[in-house]
Amino acid sequence: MNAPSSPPPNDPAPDGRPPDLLRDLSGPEDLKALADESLPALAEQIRAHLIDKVSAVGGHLGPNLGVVELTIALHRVFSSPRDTLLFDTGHQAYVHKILTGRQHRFDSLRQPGGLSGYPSRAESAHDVIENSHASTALSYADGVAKARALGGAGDRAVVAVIGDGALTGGLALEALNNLGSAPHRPVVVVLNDNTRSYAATAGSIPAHLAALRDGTAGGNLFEQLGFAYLGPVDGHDIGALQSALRRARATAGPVVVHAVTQKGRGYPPARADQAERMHAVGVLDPLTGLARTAAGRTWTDVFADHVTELGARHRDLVAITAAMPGPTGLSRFAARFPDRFFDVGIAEQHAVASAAGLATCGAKALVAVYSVFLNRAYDQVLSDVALHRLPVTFVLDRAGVTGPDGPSHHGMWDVPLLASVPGMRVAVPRDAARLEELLGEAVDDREHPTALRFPKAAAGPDLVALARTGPVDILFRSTVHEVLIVAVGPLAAECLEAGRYLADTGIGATVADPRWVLPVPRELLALAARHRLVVTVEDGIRNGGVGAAVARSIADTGLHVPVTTMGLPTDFLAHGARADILAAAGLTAKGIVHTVLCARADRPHPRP
Ligand SMILES: Cc1ncc(C[n+]2csc(CCOP(=O)(O)OP(=O)(O)O)c2C)c(N)n1
Ligand SMILES: CC(=O)[C@@H](O)[C@H](O)COP(=O)(O)O
Ligand SMILES: [Mg+2]
Repeated sequence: MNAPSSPPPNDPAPDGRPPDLLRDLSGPEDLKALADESLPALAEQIRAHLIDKVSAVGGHLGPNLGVVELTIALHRVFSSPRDTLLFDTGHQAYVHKILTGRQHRFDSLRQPGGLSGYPSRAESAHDVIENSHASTALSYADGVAKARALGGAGDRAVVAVIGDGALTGGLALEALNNLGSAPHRPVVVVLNDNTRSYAATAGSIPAHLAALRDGTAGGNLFEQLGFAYLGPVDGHDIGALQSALRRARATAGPVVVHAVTQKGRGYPPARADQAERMHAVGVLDPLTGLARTAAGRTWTDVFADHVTELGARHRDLVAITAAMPGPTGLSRFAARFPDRFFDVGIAEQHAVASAAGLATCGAKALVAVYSVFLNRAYDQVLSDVALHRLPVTFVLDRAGVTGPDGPSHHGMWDVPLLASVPGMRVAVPRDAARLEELLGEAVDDREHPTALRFPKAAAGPDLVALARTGPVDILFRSTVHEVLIVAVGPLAAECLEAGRYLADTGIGATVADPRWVLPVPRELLALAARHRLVVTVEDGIRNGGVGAAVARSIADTGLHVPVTTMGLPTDFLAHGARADILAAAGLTAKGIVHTVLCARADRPHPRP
């Protein structure tokens, strides 16, 4: 018999080096074939792989370093995909991907056409939840368990991994309420308790978890809700984890396994990162953990500086975050005004309703949240803030195309949602100077709910206006009024380049930035009336966006000026580089010129 091409899984290589346990690991069955004694070496190799690959392309390093042993144990005790493994938020599923045969694809992580940073059904039958929004996994588990029971497949396990942060989201508590009410329906909830979201997880739930960890809890929330409780378990002890998970698998009804882990485990630079334990990183030097490229002054930086200044000027300004003080730029405000800062946990609905409560008492409440996460709190914006005409300000970071985080992270739905809210005023700054100006105007507005949006990008150079009419800035104009280009926010730079090009070719162009895009300023309509064609350009979906509002307002005023709207398709856009995705949607100077020329010639222009 020929010598095996590589040593059996558990034997050292001929030269005595530990075997490369990752190379040939094609899926959970190979993992189950490994001897327990090999598992620490496997964990070490997975950590090295994570550090090597994620430092090269960026991604969620800290969360995944914290779930290496947990994910190994999960795939050894349960049999995915026959058993269903659900990951809440999904940013901590890299180890799951490594153990399900995708370890060789990590060079393409979050790259165009490459491995998604979240579970992906197109990638693997082992993946279920693609949505990167927190606190949904327990609800999926509830649904899957019900379907299993109805379909007679009750013997297949349903396992949901949820972080301590995601557990502070209302949806998770709604699911616990349902799961715990079905003593006959087995669901395994694996609580990955690393005590952190980005920063330390806020609220009373983490305090209860701490009491459960140190044995000082007077009662057990999970048991009170109808769950068996197994824990606390050392989330880095594979043997203890396997034993607890086997007990959970054998439990007839709902059960919580409370695993205690460390975010950033095994990588000193991540452990030293006191702020966020390298929750989400860019390209790093793997040895030092230092960023390889300087990000430049981002929109978030501009907001962070100015909101802190406004906090000093307005003693009634209160800032609220949903577990993201750092990423939304509120850390400085929090440090300077701790009494006027609130981290509510991953609870956007509560953040907005609480802001409404603050505003009813005269506070100027400001909610800073990623654009796409405001989707979750739409009803609170509509029925708690706007219905009562409360002057809450929403600052929407990561608005428009974000890029590497993929379809459930692009902040492309905020304008249509906010356009449907009576009394809501929406501003889209084109540069840092306008962000400061508009943020000041929003904080000064005590009559209306207001919102500002800006992208995940470096804030470009200030674009000085030639003139201002009402809220509308004229950035460029030819002597002839033919085409009005309505520039929304940071795309003003592309619009300016397009306007100048058109003028150079003899087509009279005006480039205007409304600054306050909703309601549509009447000064913009007056400007439109003096042109023969209006083209609107925005980093958001066209359906219901700024362009749609401009077109409707023009029609409502009886003007007969054709409007062409440019923006994003109503679609889920795959992950990639922000610039590439915008270009694919035609949102470049070249794309704008092309659209104008086609519209002038009344030629259909292919839309993305
Ligand atoms: C609804 C929603 N709000 C905010 C976020 C941003 N976010 C991503 S991960 C994270 C923290 C998650 O903490 P936890 O659930 O404890 O997972 P860990 O990273 O600690 O493993 C947050 C707030 C999100 N994904 N979804
Ligand atoms: C998983 C999640 O929602 C966040 O961690 C998000 O990925 C961070 O996005 P930024 O990197 O744009 O801050
Ligand atoms: Mg956590």
